[in-house]
Amino acid sequence: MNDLSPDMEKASVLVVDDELTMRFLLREALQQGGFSVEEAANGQEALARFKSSKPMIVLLDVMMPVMDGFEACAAIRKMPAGEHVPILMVTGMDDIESINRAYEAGATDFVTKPINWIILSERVRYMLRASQAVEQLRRSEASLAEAQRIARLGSWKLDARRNEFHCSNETGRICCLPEGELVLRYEDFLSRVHPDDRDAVCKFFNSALYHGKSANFDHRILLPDGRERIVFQNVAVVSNEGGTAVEVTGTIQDITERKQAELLEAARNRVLEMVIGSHSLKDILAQLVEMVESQRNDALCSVSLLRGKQLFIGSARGFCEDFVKNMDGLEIGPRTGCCGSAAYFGQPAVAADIEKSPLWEKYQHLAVAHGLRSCLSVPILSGKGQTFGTVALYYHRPHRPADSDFRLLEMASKLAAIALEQRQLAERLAHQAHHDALTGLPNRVLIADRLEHALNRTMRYGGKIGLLYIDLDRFKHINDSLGHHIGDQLLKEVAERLENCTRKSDTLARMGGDEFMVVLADIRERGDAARTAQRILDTMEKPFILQGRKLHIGASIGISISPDDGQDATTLQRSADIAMYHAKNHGGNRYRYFTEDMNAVVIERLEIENELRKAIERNEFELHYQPQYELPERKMIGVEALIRWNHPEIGRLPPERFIHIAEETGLIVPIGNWVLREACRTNADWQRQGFDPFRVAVNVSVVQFMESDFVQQVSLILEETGLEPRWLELELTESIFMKDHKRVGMQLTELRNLGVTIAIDDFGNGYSSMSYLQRLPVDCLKIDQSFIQDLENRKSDSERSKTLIKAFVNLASNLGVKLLAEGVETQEQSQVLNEMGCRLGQGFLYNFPMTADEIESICKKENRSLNLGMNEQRG
Ligand SMILES: Nc1nc2c(ncn2[C@@H]2O[C@H](COP(=O)(O)O[C@H]3[C@@H](O)[C@H](n4cnc5c(=O)[nH]c(N)nc54)O[C@@H]3COP(=O)(O)O)[C@@H](O)[C@H]2O)c(=O)[nH]1
Repeated sequence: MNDLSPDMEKASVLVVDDELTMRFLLREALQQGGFSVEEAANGQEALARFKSSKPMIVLLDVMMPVMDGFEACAAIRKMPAGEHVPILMVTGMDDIESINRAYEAGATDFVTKPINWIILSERVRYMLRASQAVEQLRRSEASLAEAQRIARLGSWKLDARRNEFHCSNETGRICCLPEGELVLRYEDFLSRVHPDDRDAVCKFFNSALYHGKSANFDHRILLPDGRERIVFQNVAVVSNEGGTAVEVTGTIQDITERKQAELLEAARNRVLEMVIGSHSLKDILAQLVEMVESQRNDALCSVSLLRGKQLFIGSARGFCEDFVKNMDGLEIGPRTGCCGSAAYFGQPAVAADIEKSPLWEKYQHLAVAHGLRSCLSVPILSGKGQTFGTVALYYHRPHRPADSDFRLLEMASKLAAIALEQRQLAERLAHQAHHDALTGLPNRVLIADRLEHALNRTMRYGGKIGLLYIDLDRFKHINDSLGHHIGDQLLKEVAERLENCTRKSDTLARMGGDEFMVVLADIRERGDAARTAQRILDTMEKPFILQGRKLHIGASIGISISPDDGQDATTLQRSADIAMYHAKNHGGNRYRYFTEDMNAVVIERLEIENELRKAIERNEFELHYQPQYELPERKMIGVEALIRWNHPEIGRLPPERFIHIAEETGLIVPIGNWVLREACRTNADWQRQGFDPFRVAVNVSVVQFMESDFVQQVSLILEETGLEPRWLELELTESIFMKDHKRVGMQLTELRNLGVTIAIDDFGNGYSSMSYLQRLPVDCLKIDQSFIQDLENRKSDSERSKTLIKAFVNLASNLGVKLLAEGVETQEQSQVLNEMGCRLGQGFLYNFPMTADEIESICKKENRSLNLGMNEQRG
């Protein structure tokens, strides 16, 4: 009793016997042994008692009226709690037949009469303990089986000698083995292994069997319905004491879901890598289809792309060619199969049975003929909701798609959308990289490529190429004065007109700013290029109407022809550029063919540009000064500083040969500052020598004036040289007033505040508005030389000049500014000017520009200095 568990101490025993004495004796013996006892007089009564009091053990007599022990035993086994209850049959001695029948009826054990009363309790206790142990074992087996089911983990044992493969239930389930058949032949197990993996699996098993090697490996199981499972095998070898392998055992785990998730993740990453790696769209979509099909080996996947209202197959590797041909170009709509419908509504479309689906009305014969019985299609949508196409999954059997099918296709459609958006972006970038944003025309990159191709073709097959370099005349002026908005509009309209002058086979490009280029890919003769150029000039003749304004522009066109003017793109472009430059220099609005001698001009220009860069350092510049006089007394009132360049090899260069190059290259800024400094320094020097002070006028280029620190530079130079500001005059041309009015006005006021005076050079030569004169601080107007020269030309010119000069005299007097005539060459001119009231003059009549020393001589001659004598006396 001591080793009875607490439960067992209260254990109840059902004693079933028809003999009262026997029941009495049994009860006495068992109660003494610590059991509680219930009684029944026959089998039927026993069943009722068993049902109501659930005894822990039954002692069952064999021979009883109403229902004997065998029948009662079998009936108890069928009762809910009776399956495992220990049943001890009480039989007669040597009644072997009864003993056998008792076991067949489900008895646990038997005891023979006459009963040994002393050990009966011990026997019952032993049976209860054994039954409890069995129950525990059964429970733990059940929970192990449950754990195996949850983990999808089965176990097995291979008995090689008997060629038996013992499987746990879960192993059977994983391999889809027939229920209950848990001992099979090794070959039967192998037949479940995917044919492609069978050899490898055999190798692992053999190596375990014959070499005692444990191993882990994955392989596929092919299920009877064609699906695949991926399993993880853990094979262990059990060896005897001598180290010989006696048994191979292992576990098998269904890792299909995890593996597929891993495969899906890897495939997804592969697709994304392909997108980033700019693989072709065709390859990316094929990879996408492969990804979906690797997850559903019993289905087919297709990707279709929407163009307009039609779907075109992007990838569909597993489908029959005939099906693809028929579905390619499918018009989308509500009843045009799953894809047509999904693309039409922008929503997933399902046909669980194509034969019965209204979506497939038009095409079901086609699908069914190719064995396609169910379909799920998901639209490919861009981030902005635009439909790019569809991804579809087809099964060969009627099938309602599972949630996982939707999830898989959603993922595929998102990846496809990324790939398609990426391609759109790449196309947009490629277009932007090759086209001008304003006009939409090809840019210099694209035309260079086209020119290269055209040249390669003519190299191989012969022929001529014409290249037109077009630069608009007066565009800069319009852009600066009317603003960039008008400038942009104008360029767009110019681009349109130019497009109308070229053929489809030609390439027209905007090279930047107001420059365009045309490649005439295949011309018969040089004249063809000229004809196109003339068409362009003609089309520019018509005014452009922008915001109610009539604008006139022209074009300067340079033409080069390959192979004559260059056989490579660089030379040909350079030749056209040079020819354009010549057309512009000859007044614009014309075309020029490139000629060899044009090269010389360009080379000279390049040489000058190179030499200019070194000229300041090498001290090659010099200033000459031309006196300005008060007439008719001819009193010197100032000098104009004029730059000269003494090049050691080329000789002396007049400003007209290099100032425009200096302006174009920006070198005018350091050169202009040098002139300012030198002129101020020299004038201060003259004053220090004691001459009566006079102004030095310095020409300031527009480029230099527009520098943000120009005023500061002037102020610094005055301070540095010690010249009082009132003895410096800055000569600006009227073109300055075409620039940013506000800024020019501010700078002029700042200069005036410094004390510097301002003269307008070349006054009257064409810049329309003179209203600036009233608003801006101007001190002197220098009448343009052409008016003075015209005084002696044909009568009509002379009269016109006189009228204008008279008007300038009145204007200057009204504004209260000085008026100076420049370029006075003859006595007659001087006299006329005097008569008309123009009292200040400058020109060859009085002096040519001269060196500082020569000015000094004049000063001395004029005896301008009161202190001169004193200085000389001092010296
Ligand atoms: N930005 C700068 N421009 C400068 C500078 N120095 C000169 N220049 C400009 O170069 C242009 C040509 O100048 P230049 O060859 O020196 O000619 C000047 C005179 O020699 C010439 N002149 C003077 N009198 C007469 C004459 O009676 N007849 C005649 N045919 N020519 C004459 O005129 C030029 C002076 O012109 P202007 O400046 O308009 O007063 C010229 O545009 C210069 O401005 C410089 O340092 N910086």
